[in-house]
Amino acid sequence: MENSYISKRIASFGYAWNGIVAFVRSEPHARIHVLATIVVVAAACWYRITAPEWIWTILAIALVWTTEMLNTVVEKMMDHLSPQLHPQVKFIKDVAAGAVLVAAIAAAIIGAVIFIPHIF
Ligand SMILES: Nc1ncnc2c1ncn2[C@@H]1O[C@H](COP(=O)(O)OP(=O)(O)OP(=O)(O)O)[C@@H](O)[C@H]1O
Repeated sequence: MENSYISKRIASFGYAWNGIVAFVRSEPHARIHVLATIVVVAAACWYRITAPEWIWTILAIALVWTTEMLNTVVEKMMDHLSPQLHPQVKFIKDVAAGAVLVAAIAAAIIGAVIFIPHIF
């Protein structure tokens, strides 16, 4: 019984990983996030940022990825459930997109606070 619990958890991890791969393959802006993540992590290594700075950097990257992925889920879900135009769908999609904007602005501010002192 314990074995089947562990194998189910491993399978769930695999499905979640497949979700990340599907997101990157299907969404062009996800590939921009991959590039941005590589650039930020490379800069963090180059400037040897401190442990607390790493924590904020990783949280900012994760925040943007998470909101972008959930926004994609909302868009796909609404297109599937309600392909026709509807004001409520517009509201749902625009609020989800707004969440991405909030995360992106927060990440940009965190990045500026951390990296500007290292660069200059
Ligand atoms: N089914 C719908 N009913 C009403 N408004 C919609 C519907 N689908 C999209 N919209 C609205 O039309 C506008 C553009 O939608 P669209 O999905 O193209 O946004 P987008 O963010 O540019 O998409 P993508 O991220 O796929 O490029 C948004 O304001 C969105 O809320």
